[in-house]
Amino acid sequence: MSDKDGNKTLGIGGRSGQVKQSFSHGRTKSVVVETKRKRVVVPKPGAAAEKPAGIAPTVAQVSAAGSRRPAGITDAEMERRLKALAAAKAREAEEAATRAAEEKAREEERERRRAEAEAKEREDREREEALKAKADEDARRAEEAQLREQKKAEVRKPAAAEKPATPADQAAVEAAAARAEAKGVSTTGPRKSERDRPERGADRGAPAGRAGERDNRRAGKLSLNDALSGGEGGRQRSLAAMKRKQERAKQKAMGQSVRAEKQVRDVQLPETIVVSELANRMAERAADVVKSLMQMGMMVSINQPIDADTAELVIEEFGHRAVRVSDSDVEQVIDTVEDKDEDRQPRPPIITIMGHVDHGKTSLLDAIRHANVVSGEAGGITQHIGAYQVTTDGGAVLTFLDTPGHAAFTSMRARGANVTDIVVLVVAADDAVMPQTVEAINHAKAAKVPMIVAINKVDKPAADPNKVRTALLQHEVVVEQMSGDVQDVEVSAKTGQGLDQLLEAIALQAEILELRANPERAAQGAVIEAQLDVGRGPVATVLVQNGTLKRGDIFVVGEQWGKVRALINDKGERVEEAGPSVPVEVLGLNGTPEAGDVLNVVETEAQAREIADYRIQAAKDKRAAAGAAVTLDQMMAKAKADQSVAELPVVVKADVQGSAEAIVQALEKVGNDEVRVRVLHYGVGAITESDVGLAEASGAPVIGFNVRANAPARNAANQKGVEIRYYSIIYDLVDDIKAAASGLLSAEVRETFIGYAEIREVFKVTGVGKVAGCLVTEGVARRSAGVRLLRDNVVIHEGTLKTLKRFKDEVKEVQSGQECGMAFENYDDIRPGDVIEIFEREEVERKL
Ligand SMILES: Nc1nc2c(ncn2[C@@H]2O[C@H](COP(=O)(O)OP(=O)(O)OP(=O)(O)O)[C@@H](O)[C@H]2O)c(=O)[nH]1
Repeated sequence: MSDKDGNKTLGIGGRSGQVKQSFSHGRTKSVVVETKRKRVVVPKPGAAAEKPAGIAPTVAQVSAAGSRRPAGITDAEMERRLKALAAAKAREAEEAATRAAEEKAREEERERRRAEAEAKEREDREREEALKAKADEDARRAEEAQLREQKKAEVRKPAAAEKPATPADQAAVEAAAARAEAKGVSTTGPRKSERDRPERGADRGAPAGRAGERDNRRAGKLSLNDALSGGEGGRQRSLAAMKRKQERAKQKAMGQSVRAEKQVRDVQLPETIVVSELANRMAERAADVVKSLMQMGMMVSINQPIDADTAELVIEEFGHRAVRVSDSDVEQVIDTVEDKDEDRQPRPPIITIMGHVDHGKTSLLDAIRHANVVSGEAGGITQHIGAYQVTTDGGAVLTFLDTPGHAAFTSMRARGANVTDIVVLVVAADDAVMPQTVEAINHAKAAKVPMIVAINKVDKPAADPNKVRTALLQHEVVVEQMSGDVQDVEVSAKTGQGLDQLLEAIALQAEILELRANPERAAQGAVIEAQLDVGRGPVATVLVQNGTLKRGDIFVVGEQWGKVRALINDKGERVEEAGPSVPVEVLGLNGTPEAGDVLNVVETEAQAREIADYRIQAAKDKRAAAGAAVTLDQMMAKAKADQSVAELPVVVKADVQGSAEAIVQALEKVGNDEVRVRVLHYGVGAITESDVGLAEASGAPVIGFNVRANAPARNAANQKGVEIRYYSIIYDLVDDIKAAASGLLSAEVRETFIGYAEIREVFKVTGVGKVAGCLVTEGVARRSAGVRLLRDNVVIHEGTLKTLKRFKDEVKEVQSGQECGMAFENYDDIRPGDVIEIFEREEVERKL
């Protein structure tokens, strides 16, 4: 075969001709038409579709070809062939149109179903939203009922799922058609899990055999997924997805209602709370809370505070639990998070030395720290609580609290015991177990603090340590020497004997206790002493219990707050920070706190101020509540008590809080049922004009303990005649106040019986009234004495005599056995046979 002339296409060897074709713009083209001789051309119905359109012969071409028909074919035969060809073409076109129409119908059906599905989904979503929006209980119940309905519907799946079955079936049919058309297109494994499929079959509840249907569905789905890329397959998937979505929505709706029950929150409720904060704590929407309040008839905005009672109703309505907080919420900013075990590091033990007065506490501590404190104390009694750190020869750091020995410091000591890890009980070997020794034992036991007994003054000839050990047994303190578990050490503060053993015993005890604290957190400490220092302002001695207190820290301590201006350690040195178990003087307070107050570092000044303000208010409320007579009964009882008890009011000012408290406690003990000392006010610092003013208003003296009045106060006191007394020893102060209070005691009236007289006759005397003619039967009748008139041994009158006459003379007294005339002052109901009791009264001074 050749291609020499270029104009002719390749021939097949049969007859061929050329047809000239005309196109627009004058273009022409010659087409070679071939006819095959021996082949009957009966085009197959799909042939046209398989051939490119440009190559398919047109009718004209075919006609043209007919004019040069192959030899041996008649016209009729040719026409028949052409007709058959045309018919085949027409049939083909018709089929194509039918297919297109079917396809269109299917597309519409798909559209319709998609719209239906979307509508249903939307409906579900709206229903879900509607359910969510219902906040009240009834609505929730309705929602639950609906959910129950839905659940039931689930159970009755066949009926409920008829609708979704139709599209699925249709999908299968379409899938089959598509497979027929697009045969050979790959199929992949099932996309749905095996678990899902039976469910879907069940859903449809189709009457046909399930297995066959499943196959259909799988086949349809698979081919659709791959061949039509998101057509039928997309729908199929979206149906499943929709189902899952519905399922999720149902679960969500159920979950929501269940959550309301499950996630019941404990809502911390202070006295007042802002609506938005309340919503926060309940984890509810603020708008819902406002709505709920509106339903209660309260028009509030989210920024308004509501009282605790209302808030509690709201909390209950939302199904949560209200937890009323006794302390104000503001306190919650204080970091109370438990430390992790790995953060906690060993800390020195805090040791309190306790014992009876003069058993040698200060001397012992002094011996330990090689300093001399005893000689500097007023009256030889430890007046202030001090805290010191010592390092033993072995390198162990120990923190000692020195508690005062005076009985008046009992409460302080109790507080001391609370911060204490170990108590060293000092008992003088030459003395016995004394009341304060017992007290110390009880405090230590109550605080569950281990004790070490230091038997002191063993250098003294009269020392008998075993006596002490035996005496301690009575108080359930069994020392090691008596086969107990309480360590005991014989020491002498004077000679230093046994001190090392004592320190060893303390270190051992500390080791057993495994004391640890986290130095990395915000500091927390206890005030062991506070005072108003001239020049430095309020100063608090704080024992850091946890964390590290640093310069610049903002803190709140009791009712006071401040920012650490300076930290001074027990050696008087300025330090930058103080870690756990370190006692340190803190400067920078805005007022003097009280011993025992807890110091907490907070983040901001505002927080500190807020907490302090709250505490001041709370304390005021407490005082007011305590002072207020609530019921009439209480009021009457109070009035009665006020009438019957004489009060000695005093104003106390002291140099340190501990002393002030001690004095107040001591003074409160002075008095009895009839008289008592009333401390109008006590405080720390110099006596000021306002103290004098207060004292004047109540007629009270001002007592200064180790403090003096400033000049204006002195002037004011002089002008107003207010007495100011200064003391430096508590004993003296208490004794003086006792004496003064004794002066208030009403003198005791003692009654002495002196005689009896019997009325024999009653006369009427002009100008005098009724006069009784009597016989003194016992003792003596005295004019000045008191008399009682007894009728049948019942007192019917008590008074004095107007006249006592013997014969006609007025006499001072009449002896027993003699007759006399008596007339009562302002009383004349006297009869013969009445008895007159004669008595004298004597007033006796009393003492407290
Ligand atoms: N001989 C002897 N005397 C001692 C010893 N320890 C203390 N004293 C004396 O006992 C007296 C009281 O000692 P303090 O240390 O003041 O006793 P305290 O228990 O601290 O007393 P208060 O501070 O009042 O509670 C002082 O005169 C000491 O010299 C000791 O071991 N031996």
